[in-house]
Amino acid sequence: MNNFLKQINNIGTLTLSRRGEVLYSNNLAKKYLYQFEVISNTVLQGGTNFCLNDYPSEINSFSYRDQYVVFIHPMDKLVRLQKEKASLKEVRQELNEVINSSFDGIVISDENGVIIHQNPSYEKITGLSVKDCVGRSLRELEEEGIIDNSATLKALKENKGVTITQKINTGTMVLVSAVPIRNRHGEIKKVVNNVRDLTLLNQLQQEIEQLEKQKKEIDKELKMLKKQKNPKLSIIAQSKSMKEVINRSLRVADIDSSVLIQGASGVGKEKILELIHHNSVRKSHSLIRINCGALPENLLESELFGYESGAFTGANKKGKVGLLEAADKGTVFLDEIGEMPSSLQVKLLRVLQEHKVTRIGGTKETSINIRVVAATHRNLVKLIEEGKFREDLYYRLNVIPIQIPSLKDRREDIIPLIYHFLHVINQKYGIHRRISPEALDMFKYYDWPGNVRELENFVERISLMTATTEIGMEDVRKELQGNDALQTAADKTKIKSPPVKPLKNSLANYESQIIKESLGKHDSIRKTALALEVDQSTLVRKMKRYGIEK
Ligand SMILES: Nc1ncnc2c1ncn2[C@@H]1O[C@H](COP(=O)(O)OP(=O)(O)OP(=O)(O)O)[C@@H](O)[C@H]1O
Repeated sequence: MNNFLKQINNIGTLTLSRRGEVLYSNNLAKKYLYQFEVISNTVLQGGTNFCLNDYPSEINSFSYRDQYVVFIHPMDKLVRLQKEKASLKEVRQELNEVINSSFDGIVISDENGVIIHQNPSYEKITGLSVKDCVGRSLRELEEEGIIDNSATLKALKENKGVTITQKINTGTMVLVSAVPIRNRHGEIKKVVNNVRDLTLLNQLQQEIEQLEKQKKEIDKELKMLKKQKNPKLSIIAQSKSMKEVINRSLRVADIDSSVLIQGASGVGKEKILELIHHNSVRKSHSLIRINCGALPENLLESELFGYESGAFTGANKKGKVGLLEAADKGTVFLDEIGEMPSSLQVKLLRVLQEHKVTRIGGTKETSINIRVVAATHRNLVKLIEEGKFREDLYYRLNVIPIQIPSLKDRREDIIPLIYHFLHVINQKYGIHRRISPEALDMFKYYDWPGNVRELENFVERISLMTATTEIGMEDVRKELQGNDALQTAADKTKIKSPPVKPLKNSLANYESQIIKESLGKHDSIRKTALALEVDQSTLVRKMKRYGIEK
């Protein structure tokens, strides 16, 4: 028996006499001999556990002939191993949680390129489910065309980390970074792939570019508004064409050349004149306005050029300074220039060429320094052809032409203008009118032949005629009576019929319903995308938008 026991050397072994004396002990058991009494008492009392050096140990014994054969298993090692195993399990669980909650797709494969784990984000991004991938070799996935090339295989082949773009057969483009994990001998044991949706990245990139573009435009507008300085001058310009008009006006404000502003009545020609003057070096000097169509020829002449005392009957005895002279160092606005009588056109041309003015009845020339801005709603080229306007004067005035489009050709300005006028009117009359979205809609369809002035007057009238805070469709319709064209425009908005569901919403509801139904019929996003004949990424995006979960 002792010969047999001698062969056991990985656990403590000893034999005891029936009285408890040690007859034999191997090297491991000898370690415990100083605790011999504890051991023999435990054995004699038929116990199994005792404590050695504060570590629990286990005793197994059996009696053989007149001896006890005792095996001692120190449990310290066991406990340590159990503890290590438990903490390893915990670490592994935590690691899994981290991997599974990553926004990026993560795929782990072994040293042979066989996928052993993938996180849920990977399926969301690519549409490839755990069933499609885990346990399968990446070589197979490549051969079956599920992916066009594998970052893992490349990393294994090149024995280093790699980053590639990869196309999934669902149509999604991904960016994959494969990082090898090595053992202590430097051999690759696993490859961890980090997967990002390039379609989404591209989309984000585009969104960023779009935002940057918008920011630039806003900066430009801010700059422009800052330049406008005087809040009373605030010009509403949402449309591209009106923004161009304003930019052009600001650019030429400081140049002293003549400006000819053209556009239909009420488009805002005078607004642009004010913008130019108040942004020019002449802003601290006079801005003198003359309506060439409002006065008879003689009166207009004396207003423009002035007269000496006794120049004509009824004239002021002291004589009079003409507006051109009074505007020295400032700006002269010649409104309705197309209406200027021919004789005055010649006189004006001289003033513009020689920068000198002679009063009626006088002989003395006075030098003047003026900048001329002219405006007309008429077609001057046509007037020239008809012999009603001098060509040379036209070229003198038209050094910088500015054409303001009619309101119907820049409908994007209508709503911002309404808000602007509402604000001005609310302040002016101390009221708090606002306008309902449906009522706003009605304004968009009308052509506003009287342009901004007509819109401004309409908003003022309706604000004052409406008794409630909110101006609704009914109020607009009441005010429209008698205005057939505006009424027709209002009818276009179908204000009398029950509210029509917005097409956009209806389509979205329909689309979301189809996606839900299809997801119910297929067990993965990839298959649903295939069935719906859309890209995987498109489907995932739409699911996110409609808050649908698989
Ligand atoms: N872009 C705008 N932003 C704010 N208000 C505007 C704008 N355009 C025009 N208005 C307002 O509309 C009204 C008409 O504008 P304005 O007198 O400048 O037009 P006009 O083209 O000179 O007209 P007309 O040819 O009849 O002289 C004014 O009260 C003006 O303040």
